[in-house]
Amino acid sequence: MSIVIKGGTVVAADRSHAADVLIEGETIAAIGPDLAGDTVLDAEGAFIMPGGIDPHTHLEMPFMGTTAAETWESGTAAALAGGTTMVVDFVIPEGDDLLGALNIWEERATRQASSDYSYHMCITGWSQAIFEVMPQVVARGVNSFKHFMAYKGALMVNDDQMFASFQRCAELGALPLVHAENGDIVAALQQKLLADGITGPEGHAFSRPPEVEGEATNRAIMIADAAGVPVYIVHTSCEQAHEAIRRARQKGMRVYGEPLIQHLVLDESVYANADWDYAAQRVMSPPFRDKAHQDGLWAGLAAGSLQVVATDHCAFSAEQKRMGLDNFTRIPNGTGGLEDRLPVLWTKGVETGRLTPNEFVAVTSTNIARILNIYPRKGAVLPGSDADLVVLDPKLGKTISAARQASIIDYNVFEGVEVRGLPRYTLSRGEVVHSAGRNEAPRPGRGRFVPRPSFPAPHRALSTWKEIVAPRAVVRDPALMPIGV
Ligand SMILES: NC(=O)NCCC(=O)O
Ligand SMILES: [Zn+2]
Ligand SMILES: [Zn+2]
Repeated sequence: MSIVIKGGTVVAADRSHAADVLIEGETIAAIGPDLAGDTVLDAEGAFIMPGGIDPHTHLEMPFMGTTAAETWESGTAAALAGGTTMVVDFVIPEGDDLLGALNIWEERATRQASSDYSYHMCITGWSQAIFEVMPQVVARGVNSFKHFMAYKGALMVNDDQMFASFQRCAELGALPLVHAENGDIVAALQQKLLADGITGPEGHAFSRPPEVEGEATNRAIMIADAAGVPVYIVHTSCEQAHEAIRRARQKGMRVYGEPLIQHLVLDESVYANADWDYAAQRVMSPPFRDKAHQDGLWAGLAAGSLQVVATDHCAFSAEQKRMGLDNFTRIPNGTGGLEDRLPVLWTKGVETGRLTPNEFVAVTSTNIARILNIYPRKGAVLPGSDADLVVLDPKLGKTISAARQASIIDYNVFEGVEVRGLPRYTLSRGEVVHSAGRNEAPRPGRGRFVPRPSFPAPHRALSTWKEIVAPRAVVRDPALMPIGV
C-alpha cells in the first residue's frame, strides 16, 4: 500500500523544490516528478514539510500540587491536528528513582499517544544513585537531562549538583538542558511582592524579571563550559538570555536556545488584564516579555543564534489556575500551544517575512531532530526518513478558539488570533492522521517511542580541543632557576 503526495512544493530546511513524494509503508520511498502510488493526496498550492517536532512538553505533569490537565491522549491528538508529529516530554522523577519515573511515563505514553514521542529525564537532585543510573537511562534511548535552576524547594538544583550532572552528561555523550532562572532571587522577590500586597498574577511577572533569566543563562553556560559539554537552554524568553547564548556561540561553544511560540507572540500586558482568570491562565515561567525582547528572539531565529521554537506545553484548566486566587505563587505555572505552534509561527513569522519557509522548517523540525540526534529519521523529507509529513496549505485559515480545539483545555492563550498555514494533511509514519476540516478522534496507542542514542561527537570534539588548550606546567631549566633561601 503506497501513498503519493502530488503537485506540491517540498520545503526542507535547506531548499524548496517542486516534487511528488512517494510513501511506502511507514517511510518515504522516493521524491521526484511524476510519481505514482495506490492513493493520491493532492498538494496543489501547498507545501510538503517534515512534521513538526515539539522538543518541550509536559503532558500530565505533576507540578505545584496538581497535575497538568492535558493528557497524553488529548495532547498528542492536538499535536497532530496542528501538524506536530512528535513530542519530547519531560520525565520528572521522585528523588533518585529515575527508572521508576521512566516506567510511569512509558506506561502513560504507550497507552495514550497518537503521535510519536520521546523523553528528556529531569535531574532534580544529586546522589551516587543518580550518577550510577544515568547510563541506564541513556541505554533506554533518553540522551538528554534537564536541570531546573528555578522552583526553589521543589525541582531546583544548585550549581554544584548541576556541575556534577553536566560532567556525567559529558562522559555519557548526553545533552544537558536547563531551565535558566535564578531560583533564589525569584523566591526572595516573590516573598517581597506578597509582603507588599501584590497577590495577583502580575506579581508572577514582577518576580521573574529578565535579569534573573540572563544571569542564570550565563551561569549555566559557564558550568557547561567548565564541564566540557554542550548545553541547551529551554524557553529562552528575553534579550539578556539570548545575549548570553549569542556570545557563547561566538566563542565557539555549542549552546542552543529555544524560544517558545508564546514568548514570540504574546506580551507582558496580559498580566495587567482586569480579568483575573485571563491573566492567571497566561502565568508561565519565564513570563511573557515586552516587544523589544520579542523582536530580539525573532532576529535570533533568523540569524541562527536561536535554533528552535517549542511550546513548553504544560496546560492546566481554568479551575486549576484558581489554586492561586489569593497568592500568585500558587498559580500552576504553564500554558498550552501544541496545536497552534505551526500555524501561529507561519502567520506571525513567514507571512510577515521574519522567517523564510525553510527557516520555518528548520526551527520547527529539522534543527530539533539534529540537536536531539534523531535526524534524518525525523525532521527530514528524504528517502528512508519516517513519513512524518505536513501538507501545509498557506491559504487555509481559522480564528483560534478553545471552543473548537482538539486540546481538552477550556481556554486558549491564543484565543481570537487569526492564523493561516493549516495542515491540509498530517501524516505520521505514512498514515494520514489528520485532514483539514475533519475532527479526527484521538488514536490512543498508535504513537511510538523514538529512542535517541547518545551522541558523543560534539563532546569528543570539545574534549579534544580542551585537552589541547588545557593549562600545563612550564618546564624550566633548574640551572637557570634562582637559588632558594
Ligand atoms: N514553564 C512553565 O511555566 N511550566 C512548565 C514547567 C517548566 O518548564 O518550567
Ligand atoms: Zn521550565
Ligand atoms: Zn517546561
